[in-house]
Amino acid sequence: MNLSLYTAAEVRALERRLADEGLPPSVLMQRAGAAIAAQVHSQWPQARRVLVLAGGGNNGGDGYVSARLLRERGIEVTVIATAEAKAPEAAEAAAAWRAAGGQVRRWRSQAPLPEADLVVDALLGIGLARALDGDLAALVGVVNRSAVPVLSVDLPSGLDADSGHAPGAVIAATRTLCLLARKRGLHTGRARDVTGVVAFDGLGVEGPQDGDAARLLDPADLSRLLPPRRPGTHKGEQGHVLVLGGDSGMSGAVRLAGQAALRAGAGWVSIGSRSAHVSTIASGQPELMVHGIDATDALEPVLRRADVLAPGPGLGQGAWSRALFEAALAADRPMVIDADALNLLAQAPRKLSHTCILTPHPGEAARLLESSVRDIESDRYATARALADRYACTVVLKGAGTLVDDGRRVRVCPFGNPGMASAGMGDALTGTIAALLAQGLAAFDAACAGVLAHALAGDRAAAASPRGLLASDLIAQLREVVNP
Ligand SMILES: NC(=O)C1=CN([C@@H]2O[C@H](COP(=O)(O)OP(=O)(O)OC[C@H]3O[C@@H](n4cnc5c(N)ncnc54)[C@H](O)[C@@H]3O)[C@@H](O)[C@H]2O)[C@@H](O)CC1
Ligand SMILES: [K+]
Repeated sequence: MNLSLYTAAEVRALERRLADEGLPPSVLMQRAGAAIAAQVHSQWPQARRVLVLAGGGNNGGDGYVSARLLRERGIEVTVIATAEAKAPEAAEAAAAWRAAGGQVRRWRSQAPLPEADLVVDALLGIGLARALDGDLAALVGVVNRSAVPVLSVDLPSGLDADSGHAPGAVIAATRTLCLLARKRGLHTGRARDVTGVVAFDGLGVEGPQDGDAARLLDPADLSRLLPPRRPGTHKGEQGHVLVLGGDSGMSGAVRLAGQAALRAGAGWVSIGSRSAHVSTIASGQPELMVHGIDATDALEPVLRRADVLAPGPGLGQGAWSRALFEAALAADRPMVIDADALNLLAQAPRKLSHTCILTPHPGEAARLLESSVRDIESDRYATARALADRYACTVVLKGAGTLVDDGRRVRVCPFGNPGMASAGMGDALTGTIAALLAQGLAAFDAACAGVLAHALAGDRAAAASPRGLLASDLIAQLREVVNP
């Protein structure tokens, strides 16, 4: 399966190439209309009245073709147009709809929506040029407030195809049928709230080359990246993770990270924390080796034995925290830098090694780039790349639709659930990625496999009940997931 992701510009280049090779846009539009009609039949077999909302571009053209095909199958179809079909193929499709006896109503704001069992949203696709406003935004509001399910064509109208950001009003779809090539913007940021289920139809076209630049993560990646263990292996081969953090009163974070590292298969897991925490952490999970570190000279022998470091969980930002973090950086091991270690790094930015992984949420990313959460969320792809460039390492940008970027490639995780918006989930991710680094995966692979394993474990743990999901519930599922 081709899981590569494309920008609107890349999709347009593909369309030009196909036209040069003798496959004109009008043929693709017929296929698109047929694919939409087929989705309506398979997903809403009971729908008798369908309302098609058509914009003036080719997204609207796809809508007109589907309207005609649905009507031929006996469905009562109403078309509401928000603009005259201007693009040549769209005008042709609108004319064919009228020639077949179909009518086109113009949208008048304040007018109620006609009764329908389903709305087909063909207002705007990859041609979105600015924020939706005025009458169009009012229509989107009416659709979103109605209880009628919505099938969006290519993209929920108003969503930016490249970034997954919605600069203004945006349709909240029940299902989105992406056409021709997978769009980057469907899988991260605002998109996660508005696409509904994302389906894909390649319109019978072999997509652009299955590029390495941008791709969705897939459960099959875990089997590829985590080979079965050699029967004769020993724990030394599975690596030694050292989690550093847990300033006064914050022992929970290091313990969760350590537990996740154990369940993700590290050979040994050590914790370096305030000595006051040693007995609590050790009694909670006897497999953890816990070291009381109140001054950095106590850290030296512990650091020497570790293969991978994970500074940050509950680390704090005081003098003790800074000393631990600087000692970790100086030890020059593969490492996952998380939580307060990211805040310390933001205070003294520097280039890191390619074996390092940063795991910021949007707030930490904003501090690392001296930017705002709003800017970060307006283009998560650009943010992840800017972080990878600035810090010269692999970056995991957390949030809905987590991204992994190493400055050259980006991967997007389509799994995970809203239950994972709770304390401790980030600590579990840090431990998981550190354990995979310790088992010999390269930084980018460890980050991809760790993000995937964490999301899939979260989905297993949440099942249909995300509210109240705990990081410990997720950690309990990790073992199944990392043995694909
Ligand atoms: N060209 C092709 O080969 C194919 C195109 N397809 C469809 O065509 C779509 C792209 O078509 P277009 O390039 O015509 O673009 P769109 O149909 O997405 O939108 C372009 C139109 O929207 C207007 N517009 C942009 N932003 C607006 C805003 N904020 N408010 C109001 N109007 C706005 C533009 O002025 C233009 O008239 C794809 O998403 C897909 O649905 C598919 O049929 C597959 C094949
Ligand atoms: K649309």
